[in-house]
Amino acid sequence: MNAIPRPRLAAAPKGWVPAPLPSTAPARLALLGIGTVGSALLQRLAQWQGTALGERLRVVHVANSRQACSDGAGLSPLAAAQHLHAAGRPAALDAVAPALAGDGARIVIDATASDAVAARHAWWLAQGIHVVTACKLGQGTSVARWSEIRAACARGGSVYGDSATVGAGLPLLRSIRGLQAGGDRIHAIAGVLSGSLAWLFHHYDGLRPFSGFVRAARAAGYTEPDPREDLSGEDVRRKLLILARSAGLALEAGAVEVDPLLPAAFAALDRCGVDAALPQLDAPLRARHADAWKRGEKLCFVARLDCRAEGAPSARVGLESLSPDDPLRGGGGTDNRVAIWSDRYRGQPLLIQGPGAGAQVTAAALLDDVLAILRAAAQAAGAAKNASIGCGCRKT
Ligand SMILES: NC(=O)C1=CN([C@@H]2O[C@H](COP(=O)(O)OP(=O)(O)OC[C@H]3O[C@@H](n4cnc5c(N)ncnc54)[C@H](O)[C@@H]3O)[C@@H](O)[C@H]2O)C=CC1
Ligand SMILES: N[C@@H](CC=O)C(=O)O
Repeated sequence: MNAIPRPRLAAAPKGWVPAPLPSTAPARLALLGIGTVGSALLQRLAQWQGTALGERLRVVHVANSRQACSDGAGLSPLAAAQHLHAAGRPAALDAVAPALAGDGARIVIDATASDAVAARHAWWLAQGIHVVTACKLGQGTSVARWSEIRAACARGGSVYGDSATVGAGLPLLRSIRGLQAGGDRIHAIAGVLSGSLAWLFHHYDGLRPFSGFVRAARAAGYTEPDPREDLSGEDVRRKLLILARSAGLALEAGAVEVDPLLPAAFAALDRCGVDAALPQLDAPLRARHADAWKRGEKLCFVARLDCRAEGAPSARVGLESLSPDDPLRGGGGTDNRVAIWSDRYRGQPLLIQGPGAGAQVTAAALLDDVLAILRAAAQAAGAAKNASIGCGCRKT
């Protein structure tokens, strides 16, 4: 099967003017990870150069797993990767906070899949450094780490931007939080939460080998750096945990029942071994596809959280065969499709659908979170100024 070419970022339309932001000192950004998502983010930033948005954002540090480079005056987004390869020094997470020192909001953007980076989120937040992340290992692993992040935000007065962690920026977390802010309880959530698995099951025809589709999804940048994270259901487990926790449930990872697509033996393989072993998936998936097809059904990898019964909520993740009238079936490409039931959406759920993976949407979601932090900082500064003016009036 041919690999899908990675889409290039289209040029901004002629005459395009970004929405204005209130005036503050430029934010200082440290970008960790310049792979699929990080590179798209740098491209998007490069498009903004010379605009009001670009003026407000200064990339002062970039790093991959091996090298890092910093410049307090700002690195050119397009030249940053080249600069890293030519003049980078060994990457060290201890160097990130000092590199951000200066005026303006300090923001770490995590575009890695690194547990070591996720383990630092709380520390940065507690120092007043905002964290914007595409990586789910901060909020989607243990309850202890999730709680630590929340406590660190409160301690540091900082913001955790997590829009990119579920649905690659689709309005999922925002909708759940919005419903709760409006007094609703979340009753259940069900949906296709993996962009790569959605893409796989939208394209898999039961004729060509499933393993070839997995390689194509990896080449397109939809899978995790290690596609086992997707095929094992772990990535979807993390997303379901993030959704559940945003709905106020301190669900432990072990409370989610996961039915993986991968045999357990894959866990012991190295990256090359994984690729060679992928054809082991072909026969079982051909059989499951044929079985579903006979009944007019479609295979989808679904996550379900249900809080409606008495007692502990039930949470599970796995491959399901969906009938034609199932609300979770539908969409195309990398589409995620998620149904949310709450006090106001009891019978018919709120349905949210759209691309759930891909470099451009994920990078855009990260930068949306960055800009939201800037707007909040500017509003806070404005409110403080008004308060001091008001105070002065009372004194005179
Ligand atoms: N690819 C996608 O469609 C989406 C990805 N994400 C998340 O975005 C993150 C990045 O994904 P990709 O860009 O696809 O992965 P990638 O493998 O293309 O890039 C990862 C980058 O992180 C760097 N890295 C690893 N450890 C590091 C460390 N300690 N310090 C600095 N850099 C480090 C690597 O060198 C590489 O540059 C993952 O957490 C993924 O779950 C989220 C939504 C969608
Ligand atoms: N590998 C993930 C990427 C986005 O989170 C997925 O397939 O959804």
